[in-house]
Amino acid sequence: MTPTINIPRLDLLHYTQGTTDQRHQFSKEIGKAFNETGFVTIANHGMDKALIDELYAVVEAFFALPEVTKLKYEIPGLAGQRGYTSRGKEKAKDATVPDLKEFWQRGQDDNPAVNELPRFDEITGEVYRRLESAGRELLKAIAVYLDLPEDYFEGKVHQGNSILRAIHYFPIDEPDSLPDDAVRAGAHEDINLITLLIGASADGLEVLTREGTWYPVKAHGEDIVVNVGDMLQRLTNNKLKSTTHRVVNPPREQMKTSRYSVPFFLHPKADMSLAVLESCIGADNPKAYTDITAGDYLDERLRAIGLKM
Ligand SMILES: O=C(O)CCC(=O)C(=O)O
Ligand SMILES: [Fe+2]
Repeated sequence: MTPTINIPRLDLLHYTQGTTDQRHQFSKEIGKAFNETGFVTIANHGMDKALIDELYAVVEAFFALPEVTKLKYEIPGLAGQRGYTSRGKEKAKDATVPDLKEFWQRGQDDNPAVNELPRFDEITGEVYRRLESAGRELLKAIAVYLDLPEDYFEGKVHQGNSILRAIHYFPIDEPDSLPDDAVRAGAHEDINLITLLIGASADGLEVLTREGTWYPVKAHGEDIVVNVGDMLQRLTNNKLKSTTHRVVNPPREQMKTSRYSVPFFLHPKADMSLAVLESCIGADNPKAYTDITAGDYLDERLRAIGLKM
């Protein structure tokens, strides 16, 4: 059976610089895809190949540092929201074992500079700003799809709690000694409004179809993958879908290779209300969630994934 899946490739320039018709079409297509599958791929997102190559170079160099050096940047009390998080710390909400990964996170401010790598801070900062700006444009297109004012999200996400995460899925040296259910990233949904992901061209990312099968996500060239998170699903009373996804381990002959990816989790400010939009409630779609702020919701979720006590 062919799975019901719609992951279109959209050109962001059609929204930011397009004609009225192109802008409308873009909104319609991203809305439809977010309603059906929760995933799109995006071309012309504002980062050229040179910047992405540089990003990978500094990210690889960081994870290649000795563990003792990296541990200097693992800062207690911040729930992994800044700096380094070592192996074995984060697990998917319903998983029993931690993911096979280590990662670095930077936010809007208060980011520790990596003294060993002079360009690390500059490059990750530049990528943060570019993805934030692409994300704000995407939210405008989504607001239009939802019949909200185009700038509905602007004040709520500007200077918000967004996080850029550089992930290293390390080589698996002894696959036979792993617990059965240990994977690079266990099945999960993202917490935030939308996620913009660089690096999905490497195999491994899969989405769960409505039929309950796993479907690999492939992005073309430097395209990024963008998906709906739980905050947007909640706000829209499930009209936009936060689809379960995971990163599987490589085939046996590639177990000893690393995989890198860099998701940008677009979060609003803590005081944004995630109360369901009135326009998304109807007789056939009763209000499915209680009212909560983005900040309280985030705290709840960070506890569930083991990053916050
Ligand atoms: O590494 C990837 O391709 C996806 C990572 C992911 O889903 C996440 O960090 O939430
Ligand atoms: Fe994810």
